[in-house]
Formats: sequence, structure tokens, C-alpha cells
Amino acid sequence: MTGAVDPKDLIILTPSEKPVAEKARALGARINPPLDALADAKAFVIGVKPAKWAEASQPVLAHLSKDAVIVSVMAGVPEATISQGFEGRSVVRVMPTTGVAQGQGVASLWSSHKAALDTGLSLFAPMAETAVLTSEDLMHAATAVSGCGPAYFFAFTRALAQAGVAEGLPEDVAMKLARATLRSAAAGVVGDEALDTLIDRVASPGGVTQAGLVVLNENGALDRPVKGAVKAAVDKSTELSG
Ligand SMILES: NC(=O)C1=CN([C@@H]2O[C@H](COP(=O)(O)OP(=O)(O)OC[C@H]3O[C@@H](n4cnc5c(N)ncnc54)[C@H](OP(=O)(O)O)[C@@H]3O)[C@@H](O)[C@H]2O)C=CC1
Ligand SMILES: O=C(O)[C@@H]1CCC=N1
Repeated sequence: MTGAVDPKDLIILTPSEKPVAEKARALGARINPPLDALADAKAFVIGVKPAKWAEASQPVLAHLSKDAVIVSVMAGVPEATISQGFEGRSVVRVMPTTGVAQGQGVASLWSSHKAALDTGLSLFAPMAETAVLTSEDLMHAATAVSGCGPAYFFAFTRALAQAGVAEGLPEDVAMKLARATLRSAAAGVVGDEALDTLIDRVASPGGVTQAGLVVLNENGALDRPVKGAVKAAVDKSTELSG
């Protein structure tokens, strides 16, 4: 728990029993209470799959206050579409990373309503660095870089471990080293220090790291697939926006 919300003020609607809901219940949250409990809700967070939100929200509409702010963490679905589905209520879109679960996320936010944006910030700032976007269109790129980004780092880490195995490390050792190196690299990213400075700190001139870096991005070998992955994610997010 990050302290963003007192668990006693939390209502969780979920079709299946799951440990995280039980943990919240133990702290005083209400799990699947009768829907009239929603009458006093100031914010309604919607985190179902983009294709499911209209069906999932239908039963709650009659119970939500007109002033409730709809907080959507769904990829793609536009503010206007959600607002229309929620009978004109104001909406803030948030694209968090999974790191919010450890209170170390990052979240991009967009709303055309100042009060809704403030609600989103007050909910997410205790568990994430926040970035307020200047246009809703940028949500596609923010999703591709940040929402999806952890999976890209994990995929790179897996490739690093596999490369270690190819060079003779036992699989468990290679995996341990690659995972711990991901954590260790993240711990070194403090403040606004330039990434080039962080790279230079590791790469001794004429040394071992530099030999690897030359190959890593030879003729854009790294930049090209990363650009391609982000573009593909932007395209998918755009497709989801209908
Ligand atoms: N995964 C990520 O890193 C991020 C995901 N998102 C967005 O979060 C959303 C969920 O993605 P993800 O977690 O990957 O998907 P999952 O399939 O893991 O989760 C979907 C969730 O929706 C719940 N759900 C399904 N139907 C209902 C309903 N009728 N009422 C209430 N809850 C319902 C499910 O509950 P149950 O488990 O009980 O079935 C489940 O918790 C998507 O819109 C995605 O774009 C945003 C940022 C990052
Ligand atoms: O993969 C997805 O669609 C969601 C959005 C960002 C991260 N996960």
C-alpha cells in the first residue's frame, strides 16, 4: 500500500477472487459490495481490457455520482469515448507502469479537465513519477515507451542472459547476473544525470564495455529495432483507439 488511498475508502469490483483483493480486504477495503456503495465514490478507476470496458462499466452507471471522475488506465481508448460511455462524466487517462505496485512506477497523464487531471495526479503521484502530457495524441507514444517499456527491458535482460550462456556461463548463473544487473543499472539512474554520462561511467576508454557497445549499435543495430518496436506499439495503441 502506498498511502495514496486509505484502504477503508477503497471499493474493488473484480469478477474473480485474487490474492491482491484479499490483501486489500484484510486492510479494510470492500470487495464486490452491493453497487449502491459506489454512490459516494469520488473516482472510479477502470482497468479492464480495452475491448471490455463498455460491457464492464454498464452495471455501475446507475450507481455512480455524476461528479465521480473516471480514471482510465486502458491503452488506446480516448477520453471522449470513455466520457460518452460514462454519460458525460469527466475522465483522466493514465498510463502507468507495473512498477506502481512497488511504489516505483511512472505514469503519463492526460485530461482536458483540470479537476480530473488533479484527481489522477493525487492518486498516482504517491506511487509513480508523473508526466502530464500536452496532448492526448501523445498518449500513444507514452504508452509505447513507458507502459510497454518494462517488457522491453525484460526482453533485453533475457537476451543478455542467453548471450552469457553462449559464452559458457551456467544458465542459472547467467540469469542471476542478468537480472541483478538490471536492478543494479536501475539503481544507478538517479536524478537527471545524462545517460551518456552513466554509460561513460561504466565504459572505460578502450576497455571491455566499449568493445561491446561498438557492436551493440553498429550501423543502428540497436536503434533500429527499438524504433520499430515503439512504432509497432504506437500503431497498435492507435488501432485500439478506434
Ligand atoms: N499490463 C500493463 O503493464 C499495463 C496495462 N494497462 C492496461 O490495463 C488494462 C488491463 O490490462 P492487464 O492487467 O494486462 O490485463 P488482465 O487481463 O491481466 O487484467 C484484466 C483485469 O480486468 C478485470 N476484469 C475483467 N472483467 C471485469 C469486470 N466486468 N469488472 C471488473 N473487472 C473486470 C480482471 O479481473 P479478474 O482478474 O478478477 O478476472 C483483471 O483484473 C488494459 O486496459 C491495459 O491496457 C495499462 C498500463 C500498463
Ligand atoms: O500491452 C498492453 O496492451 C498494455 C498497455 C501498456 C502495457 N501493457
